[in-house]
Amino acid sequence: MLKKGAKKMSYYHYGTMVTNAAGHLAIGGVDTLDLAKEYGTPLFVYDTALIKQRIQAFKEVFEAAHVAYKITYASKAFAAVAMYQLIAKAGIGCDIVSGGELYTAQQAGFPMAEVTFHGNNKTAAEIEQAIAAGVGTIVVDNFSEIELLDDLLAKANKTAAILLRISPGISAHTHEYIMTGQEDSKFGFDLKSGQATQAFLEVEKRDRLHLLGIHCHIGSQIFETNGFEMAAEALVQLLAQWHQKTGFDAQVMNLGGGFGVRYTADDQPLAPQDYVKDIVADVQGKMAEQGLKMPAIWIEPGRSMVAEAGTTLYTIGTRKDLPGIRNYLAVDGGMGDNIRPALYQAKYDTFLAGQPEAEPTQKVTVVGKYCESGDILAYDQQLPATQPGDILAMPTTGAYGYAMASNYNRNPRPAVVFVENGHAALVVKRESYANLVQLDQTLPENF
Ligand SMILES: Cc1ncc(COP(=O)(O)O)c(C=O)c1O
Ligand SMILES: N[C@@H](CCCC[NH3+])C(=O)O
Repeated sequence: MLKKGAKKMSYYHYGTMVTNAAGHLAIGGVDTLDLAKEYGTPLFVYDTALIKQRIQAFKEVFEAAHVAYKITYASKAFAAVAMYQLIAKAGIGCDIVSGGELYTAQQAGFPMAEVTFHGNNKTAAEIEQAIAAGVGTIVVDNFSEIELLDDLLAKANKTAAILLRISPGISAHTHEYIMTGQEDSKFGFDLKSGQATQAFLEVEKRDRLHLLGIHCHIGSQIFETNGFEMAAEALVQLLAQWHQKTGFDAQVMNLGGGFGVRYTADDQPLAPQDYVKDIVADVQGKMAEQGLKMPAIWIEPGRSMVAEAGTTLYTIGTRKDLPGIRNYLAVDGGMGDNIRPALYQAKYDTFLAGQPEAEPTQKVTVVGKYCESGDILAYDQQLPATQPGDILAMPTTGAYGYAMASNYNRNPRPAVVFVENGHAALVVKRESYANLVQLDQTLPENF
């Protein structure tokens, strides 16, 4: 049954999404039905104009506040050679969390000085790779890493600019799997127990570690600014203590990412730059109160940079109607290209790319093709009548979609296209069956 007053899909006005003259969803001036035909489905479509607009909006906030800053894209949200190149062209940095992300950024020709390296268990090989590449900043996460990094720097006869990741003991309002700032967390030096200050004193003793300042990331998909403000308060207090102890002035305060985005009509986040505006004003006030020098503010948005820019196109296949229970509508992708509903109970909306403005006439649950009952992409979708072969659009899939994709059931991972100004560019090819077996070895005879 259709909910009374159910919304037509025309409320989606992310970036350049429009209903074109043919009555189809177009993104970046390109008809999405043409994209589906040319590149196949499932297909990730990125509106690069929206990504550039987000970057510009973040920059303008800092410029208006007259604060030194650095924007680093958290590339775990979506990492690919073309993405690193787009980010480099926009003149901002990126953060990486693995040797694989670092390697991809290197392949993209990303300026290494603008890279920040995160992670709670960077391996010696990854740290050596980062030192050799000339990665700009390393965010040190724990005591073992202080030792390891110092040793590896001595071996390479180099120094490194570092930040200390602080776990401020703030529980942000978000899914517990994507909370990171609470006391009971695997990330960072705990503030409350004094580990953060202990780490500071440890680092200050070591000549090869050049401490720029502190980092904190309280979690992801956060809608309220008060969590960020509580974290800022904790960090400023900590810097005040360090200043008192040794006269240390931080050059950098990195406040992480986490700015929430709209997945469904029920989500009402602030514009991403408005979170930053509030946080910057708050830090300025608090630093002044303490009589401390204002550090540069760094942010690391991932989701807010790319989530709303990404839309997945699927082809509708089979259906199973259970009167009075549920109507299942299956598409040609699922948990292999979007694990978020299964992992975080994340909600999404869908609409027909061929008729985004059509009145809904049915309620269906959109499921994938994977061999799991939990492979449900979106519950209770209000859609017009559908036929096998219709293209279903699922917006806001640009962050942690392709990035978390898998080959489960030996389904190849989708292709990714960038669209802008009427042009489409294939930036990640669809995986082939041959790709799926390229690392496999035949069984030796003695087995
Ligand atoms: C250290 C760090 N910085 C930045 C981010 C990006 O977060 P988001 O994608 O929510 O902006 C994350 C992911 O949560 C993170 O762990
Ligand atoms: N992958 C998560 C966010 C975790 C971010 C990494 N710390 C998501 O899809 O929401």
